[in-house]
Amino acid sequence: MQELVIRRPDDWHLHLRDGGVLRGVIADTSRHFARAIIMPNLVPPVVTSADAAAYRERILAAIPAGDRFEPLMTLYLTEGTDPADVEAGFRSGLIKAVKLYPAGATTNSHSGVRDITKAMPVLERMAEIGMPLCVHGEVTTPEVDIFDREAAFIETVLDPLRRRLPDLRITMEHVTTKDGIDYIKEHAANLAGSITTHHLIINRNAILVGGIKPHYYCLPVAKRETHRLALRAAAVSGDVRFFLGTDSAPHVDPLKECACGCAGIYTSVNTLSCLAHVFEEEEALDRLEAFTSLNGPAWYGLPVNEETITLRKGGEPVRYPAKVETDAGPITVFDPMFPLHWAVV
Ligand SMILES: NC(=O)N[C@@H](CC(=O)O)C(=O)O
Ligand SMILES: [Zn+2]
Ligand SMILES: [Zn+2]
Repeated sequence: MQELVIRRPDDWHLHLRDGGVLRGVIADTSRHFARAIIMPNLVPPVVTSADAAAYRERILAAIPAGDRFEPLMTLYLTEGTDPADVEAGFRSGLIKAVKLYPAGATTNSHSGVRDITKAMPVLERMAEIGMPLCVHGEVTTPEVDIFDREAAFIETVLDPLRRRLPDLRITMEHVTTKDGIDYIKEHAANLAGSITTHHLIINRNAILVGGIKPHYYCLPVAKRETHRLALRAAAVSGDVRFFLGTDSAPHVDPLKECACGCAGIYTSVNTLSCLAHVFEEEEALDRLEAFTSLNGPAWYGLPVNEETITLRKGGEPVRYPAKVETDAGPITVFDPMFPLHWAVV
C-alpha cells in the first residue's frame, strides 16, 4: 500500500455551468478541491462584475453542506467590456482574471473577441493593475488546420500581444502542443500555462481510431503523441509556470453523442486518480503537489491551502461511475482507458 499526502489541490480552469448541470457536477470538484477558477462561458456569458457576483451566489448555493469550496470568478472578455468594471471587480477581490475567447474558437465563444484591438483598453488596464488574462489560445481562421490552431495563435496573437503589453500577465490555458510548452519555457516573464488531465493521457487517436469517440473530443483538440509527451514532461517537471487546470467541461450526453457534438471532457470525478497514475508512471509522484497545489496559487498570488488530502494506491481498481446523473441529463465521465489504482482517501 502506497500513500501520498499533498496539500489540498485547486483547479485553475473549470466549467461548472448553471442550473441542473451545476447542481449535478459541483460535488465532484468540491469533494477534493479547495478552489477553482470558474469559466464564464455560460449562455449568456458572465460579462460584468454583477453577472459574476450573481453566478458566484448560485455556485455557493449548490455546494453540498460540509464541503468548503471557493469559486474564483472570471469575466468573459467582449469587445464592449468596460475597463472600469473590470478594475472594480478585481480590486474588490471578486474577480480573479479575465478570459479571452476568440469568437468561434470553442463552446459558447460567439460573444468573444473578433478584433483584439477593440479590447485593448481593457487589456491595458489589466496590465496596469496586474490582473491576469486567461486565454483560449486558438485562432479561428478557416484556412488554419484545426491541429495547428494553437501554434498559429502563439505566433499571430499571443506573441504580438505580449510585445505590445509586456506587463500583462497571461495564462495560456489548456496548453496542448509542444509549441505552447516551448513558448512558455522560453518567455519567463508574465506567462504561465495550465495543463488538463486528459491531455496528459490521450492523443488524437483516442478520438478517431476504431470509430469516432465524441467523449474524447474537446478543444483545443488532442494532438499527436509528441505533443502529449511534451505536456507530460512539463507537468511533472516541477517548473512553477505549469499547473493543473482540468478544463473539466460537462455536456449532457445528447449534446455529445450527435451529428455535431459539443467539445468538452468531464474529468472532475477521477482527475486526481488519473494524475497520480500519470505522475507515478513518470516517476514524479514527489512533484504532483507542485502541479496540483503549489504552482497555481503562486501564479495567481494566493496562499496555498493549509489542508491536505491523502492519495492511496490499492490493488483493486478504483470504482467510479461511468456517468453522473444530473437534473439536466446524464454526463459521461472521462475514461482514461486503463484501470486507476490511486484513490483520494
Ligand atoms: N474545452 C472544451 O472542449 N470545452 C469547453 C470550452 C473551452 O475550454 O474551450 C466548454 O465550455 O465546453
Ligand atoms: Zn478553452
Ligand atoms: Zn475550458
